[in-house]
This record gives sequence, structure tokens and C-alpha cells, in this order.
Amino acid sequence: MPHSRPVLAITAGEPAGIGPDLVLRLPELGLPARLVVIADKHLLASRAAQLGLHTPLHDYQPGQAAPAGALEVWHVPLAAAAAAGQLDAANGRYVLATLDVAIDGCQRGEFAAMVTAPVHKGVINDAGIAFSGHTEYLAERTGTPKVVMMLAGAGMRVALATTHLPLRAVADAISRDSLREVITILHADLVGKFGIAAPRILVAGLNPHAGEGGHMGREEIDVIEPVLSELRAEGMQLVGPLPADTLFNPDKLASADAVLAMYHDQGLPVLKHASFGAGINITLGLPIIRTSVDHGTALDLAGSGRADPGSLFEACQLACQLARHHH
Ligand SMILES: NC(=O)c1ccc[n+]([C@@H]2O[C@H](COP(=O)([O-])OP(=O)(O)OC[C@H]3O[C@@H](n4cnc5c(N)ncnc54)[C@H](O)[C@@H]3O)[C@@H](O)[C@H]2O)c1
Ligand SMILES: N[C@H](C(=O)O)[C@H](O)COP(=O)(O)O
Repeated sequence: MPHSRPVLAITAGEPAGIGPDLVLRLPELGLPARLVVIADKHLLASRAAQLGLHTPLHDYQPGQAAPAGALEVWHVPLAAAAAAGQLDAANGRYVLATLDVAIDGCQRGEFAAMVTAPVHKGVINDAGIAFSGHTEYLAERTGTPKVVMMLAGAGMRVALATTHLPLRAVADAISRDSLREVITILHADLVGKFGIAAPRILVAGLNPHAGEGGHMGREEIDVIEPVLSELRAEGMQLVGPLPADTLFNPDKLASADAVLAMYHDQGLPVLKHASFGAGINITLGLPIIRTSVDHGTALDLAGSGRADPGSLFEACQLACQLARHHH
């Protein structure tokens, strides 16, 4: 019965980072899914030996599930041997090749969802490949004009109006059109993927004190408020633009299904402070399901056995739930 359990594609990420360490722990979760790890199989075997783990590794065969408790491996060969903690730009293309296998498999329907362990954005760029993150890469590879990054954890969902941009470029990137698209995607996926019938979304301002009536910036008046009014008229429950320094107070969050922050470090430090180690990153607006960890490659911990698999576990659990819901 090959289709009785959803098949999750899990990319092991940067080979020198903690991704390989964490995926080797996945059988502990006992998830009702087939876990197909996309990575170099020799890397996984040698990292398992380094960590003293005895995770059963089977070559992935689409029509034949491995026994529960084992990982199935879709082998993508490294370009150069990888040592824990030591980045090597020679493997930049390998990392993207693992993502391509997962994306293509999801688009074909062979995988129900993909879950990503962390990649190192810097070393991929050092390899001569322009790369700002999975989020943007997935949008491009699936031909999706606009996606939304959302992190979830500690009872919060925080979506971002802009993602991996220099701070200097943020204000210019927030236009009425882009904001309307972001809120529309966020709203649609809260309803469609998360099953929240009438989501209530808190929207942050961009400037301190949400612009202080135009005295500390005009983006709230010129861009954010007009879009919120327009979308409220379509029936969305949108509160804001609110000053970002107080919008994360527990009493405000209690009444909300999600927060929309205007930029990466307005929203994510709050969420990661509250949930680091168990937070999840979800890409909204894609034609496929993608969840991820909330942390990076932690090169300092790779191969040490001290990396916490909690976030990867949560990401796989959510991918499994969303896949079942979608199915
Ligand atoms: N999903 C992703 O692919 C993703 C997410 C965030 C950062 N990154 C990338 O990771 C690289 C390193 O980023 P960084 O140093 O800012 O963040 P990081 O998350 O790798 O490390 C920050 C701190 O948290 C610790 N840490 C991280 N994950 C942990 C875990 N699972 N268990 C225990 N401790 C953990 C690290 O040891 C370090 O002290 C960058 O290239 C960044 O772009 C990738
Ligand atoms: N912004 C994310 C975070 O800080 O957790 C992270 O960089 C991952 O982004 P991608 O999923 O786009 O790689």
C-alpha cells in the first residue's frame, strides 16, 4: 500500500551544517509518513557514524516503502567530500540539486510535501549562484509570481511583507500592489491550508509608532492604510497599521490568528525569542506544500550531537498535517 502514508521529501541542506545530523534523528518522531531524505547517502552514513547513530538508511524506491523507523534516501552525490563545520563552495550546486529533486517530486505528485533543513546562503553565493533563500528559490522554480514567508511557533504566526532584503531597500519594496498581494495570499492560505474560516490579522506599521500620524514616515498613510481599507471592504478582518513595538503584547496576540510584519527583523526576533528550537517556517502561496526549520546551519554544532531536532520535528509534523488536509 504505497500511498497509505504521505511521502515527505526532506532536503538535508548544507552538508557541513547540522541538517544531516537532524534528519538522522527523524525516525524518533514516529510520524505516520514515509520520510524520503534527499542528500548524499555516503554523507548521511558517515555523519551517522560520527554521531554514533544507527539510523537505518534504505535507497528510495517509489513503489516500495521502507519499514517504519527507517529513512529512505534519494541519493544526490556531493561534488566534494563534506566535513562537519567546514563550508566548501564546491557543494553549492549540490544543495540546489537536492531542492530541485524535492520541488520536482512535489509538482509531479510523487511527494505530498517538502521539508527543508537549513542551507547556507553565503556559501551558495560564494559558489557563483545568486541565492537569497529557499522562499525566493521555490517561487522562481515553481513559476509563482508572489509567495509569503510565515513562521509559526509559541502560539504565534508571523508573516512577512518583505523577506531577504537589505534594510535600505525595504521601504521601497512595500507598494500598495505588493502589500495587497501579500495579505491576499496570507488570508487565502490561513483559510485554505490552515482551515481558519475568518482569520483576524494584525498588521504592523513600518515606522516607529506606526509613523506617528505622518511625522515619522508616511508609508502607513500612503500605502498600508489604503490597502487595509480596500481589503476590509472585501470582508477581511485586518487590524492596523499598529506600532510594531507593542503589537506582540500577549493581550493583542490573543485575539489574532496571524501577524503581518513589514520586514524580516521586525517580526522574526519576537517569534524566535519565544519559540526557538520549535518554530517552523512555511512558504505560503506555492502550488506545493513546503515547511522548514526556524534556524540556520549552526556550523558550530554540526557533528557534535548537540543540535536540537525540535524545529525539524515540528516542521515534519506540520507538513504531514497539511498534506493530509490537502489530500
Ligand atoms: N531555513 C534555512 O535554510 C535557514 C534559516 C536561517 C538561517 N539560515 C542560514 O544559516 C546560516 C547561519 O545563520 P546564523 O548563524 O544566523 O543562524 P543559526 O541558526 O545557524 O545559528 C544561531 C545560533 O543558534 C544555534 N542553533 C541554531 N540551530 C540550532 C539547533 N537546532 N540546536 C541548537 N542550537 C542551534 C547556533 O549554534 C548559533 O549559536 C546563514 O547562512 C543563514 O542564511 C538558513
Ligand atoms: N528568514 C528565515 C529565517 O530567518 O528563519 C530563513 O533565512 C530561511 O529562509 P528560507 O526558508 O527562505 O531559506
